[in-house]
Amino acid sequence: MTAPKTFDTLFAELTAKVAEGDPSSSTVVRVRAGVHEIGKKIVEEAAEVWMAAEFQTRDDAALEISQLLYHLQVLMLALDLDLEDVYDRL
Ligand SMILES: N=c1c2ncn([C@@H]3O[C@H](COP(=O)(O)OP(=O)(O)OP(=O)(O)O)[C@@H](O)[C@H]3O)c2ncn1[C@@H]1O[C@H](COP(=O)(O)O)[C@@H](O)[C@H]1O
Repeated sequence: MTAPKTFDTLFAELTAKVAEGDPSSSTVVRVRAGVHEIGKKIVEEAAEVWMAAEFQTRDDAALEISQLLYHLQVLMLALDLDLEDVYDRL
């Protein structure tokens, strides 16, 4: 049975994909597109979180939150930030 994905295991998976530079990985494409494109995606996903929370179901909100967390990780990778850089500030 596959272990459930967590914020940390997703970040490890994405870090490895970026290190490999696999062009079939959407994450690699997003990181290569740069901070400006990633930033726009984060704003879009944040708006979708808000709309889902206010007007849709809890399940919809959970999905949008998961997508926002993913795109935040993409930005961390583009900035070469690791989990400790962020966790140190929690
Ligand atoms: N968790 C995610 C994840 N969450 C969100 N997304 C992407 O973000 C998009 C958000 O959905 P939208 O509703 O905004 O769709 P959209 O408007 O078509 O988005 P765009 O693709 O046009 O930006 C999704 O279509 C995915 O492309 C994700 N892409 C990948 N992952 C995970 O990342 C890992 C590596 O994925 P690859 O790099 O694709 O191999 C795998 O475990 C994936 O499950």
